[in-house]
Amino acid sequence: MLNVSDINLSYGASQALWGVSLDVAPGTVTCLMGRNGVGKTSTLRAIVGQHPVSSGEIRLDGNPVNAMKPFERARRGIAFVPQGREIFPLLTVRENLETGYACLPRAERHVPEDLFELFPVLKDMLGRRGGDLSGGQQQQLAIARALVTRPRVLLLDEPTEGIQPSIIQDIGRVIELLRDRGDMAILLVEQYFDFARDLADRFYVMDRGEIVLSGKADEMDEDDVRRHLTV
Ligand SMILES: Nc1ncnc2c1ncn2[C@@H]1O[C@H](COP(=O)(O)OP(=O)(O)OP(=O)(O)O)[C@@H](O)[C@H]1O
Repeated sequence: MLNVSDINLSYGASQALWGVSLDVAPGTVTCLMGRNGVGKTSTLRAIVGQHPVSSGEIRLDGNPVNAMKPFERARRGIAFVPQGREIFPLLTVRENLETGYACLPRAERHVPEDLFELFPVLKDMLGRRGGDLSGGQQQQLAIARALVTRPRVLLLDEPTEGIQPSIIQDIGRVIELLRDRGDMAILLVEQYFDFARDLADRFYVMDRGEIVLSGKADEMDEDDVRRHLTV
């Protein structure tokens, strides 16, 4: 569904991605792992269009999206849950969810029925300000906001960062449920190895802007992967 092919990306004179290629299929979780600063977030930025690639191609269902602006990619079904959540602290939970409407046609501007089955905690908090939620609740809100756009590709940037263990479990369950529906392709950037291993169908490991290891999760050599995650 999502194919990234040989992309290079630079910040000014500093090249951050070197020939990165990866594929994310529907009904699967693909984990992108690696230490701080190796280029995981830059890869996601390239996919959503927040930063241009200098070469290479990004395709959704076989169609190139390189020339599309971020909102056009969102309209085509690519949703992004950014690192640090980036919810709007002064808007209510309901208003935060409604920001996801921007890329939807008018007839589809409503919160999907099943959203509160995935995130029951948010239902009781619709009138609360985003900034008053705990970190874990904010992370759930950030994922829910992405789901409001009814994505076909969901990109998550370190959703476990700074989150308490019970909510990490809840988030893991939601990712599994979304995967098991079969029609969504999920790309999960993680440094928390155990979380990634439990969810991943495929994995890619980055180092210094390149993919250095990839494969099916059930064939992964844990020690090899861990070696690329420890400092
Ligand atoms: N806006 C920017 N301007 C200049 N350099 C940047 C910018 N964003 C990232 N970089 C650099 O690009 C490289 C890759 O960063 P990136 O954020 O993609 O890594 P990461 O693997 O996501 O790390 P982290 O786990 O810390 O988020 C790093 O050397 C970083 O310093």
